[in-house]
Amino acid sequence: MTSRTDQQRDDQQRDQQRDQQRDDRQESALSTPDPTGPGAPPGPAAIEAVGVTRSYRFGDSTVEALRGVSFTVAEGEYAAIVGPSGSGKSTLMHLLGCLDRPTSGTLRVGGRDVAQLSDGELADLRNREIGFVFQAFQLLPRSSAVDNVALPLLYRGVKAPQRRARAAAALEAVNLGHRLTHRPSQMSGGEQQRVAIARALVGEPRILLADEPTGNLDSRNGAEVMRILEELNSTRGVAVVLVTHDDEVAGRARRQVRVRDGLVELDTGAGPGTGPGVGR
Ligand SMILES: Nc1ncnc2c1ncn2[C@@H]1O[C@H](COP(=O)(O)OP(=O)(O)OP(=O)(O)O)[C@@H](O)[C@H]1O
Repeated sequence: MTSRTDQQRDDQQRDQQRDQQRDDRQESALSTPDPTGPGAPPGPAAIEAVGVTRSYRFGDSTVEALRGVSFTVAEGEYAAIVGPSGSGKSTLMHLLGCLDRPTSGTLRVGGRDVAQLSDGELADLRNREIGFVFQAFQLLPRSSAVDNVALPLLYRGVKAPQRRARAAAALEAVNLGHRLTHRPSQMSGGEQQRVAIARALVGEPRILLADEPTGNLDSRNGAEVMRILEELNSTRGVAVVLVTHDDEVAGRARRQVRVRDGLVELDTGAGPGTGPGVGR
């Protein structure tokens, strides 16, 4: 028979265990999520950064833009990266997008360790897996919308008629089917950003990285761009990671990652399910 003291001791132990589990859950929500624990990402890792650093030589000194960041982008998730100016957000995005390589640490994209790849292989991997949207659109000014969007397919060796057809379909998907032959200067900022999104999507990447996608847009155009990114995530399962200074844009994302002084200061984790989660 269990004595009253034994019972009290067991109860106390259970309470301590529960407290510990709750603390562990809170800690994991504030750091890189444990892929096997609560708050696990919705799918396998599309990008995995482990202890990544990036330093820049600047004259005689070295700037440590990232000082050991571990961060996983899961298939189909929707995350916002926030943080003060100069904290390392763009540097992180450029690494995640294979536009740059880490100084140290491990970065895997689609399961491949980027350190093992030649520049050409890295470019191929980027072209296949990742679409990138920049704040300043970065379209070719003399080319039409459809030619801008078709460009990534040229690098993949897709034949001209198919390039055009797929580019036109991508422009339709961002509601620009009526602007195929317009050049960037003949379009609004919001339309140009939608062309840039179509260009990022035409190769059907698994991940879309967007660095301040609404930064150059007024609120109406910014809202339209956000609606399109959210729809691409929820209907096509494209993982979206964006950098933003806009609290409203960040607040719509299910996962928030705050960067400060080259470190991830807070990561709410991907959580179950996909897509933008709050504020809808
Ligand atoms: N090419 C470079 N050469 C030297 N230093 C750089 C270079 N690029 C970035 N840095 C430095 O690295 C740090 C992080 O820069 P980064 O552009 O990643 O910040 P950020 O958070 O994106 O800033 P912002 O919100 O202003 O765009 C800053 O101190 C910046 O000055």
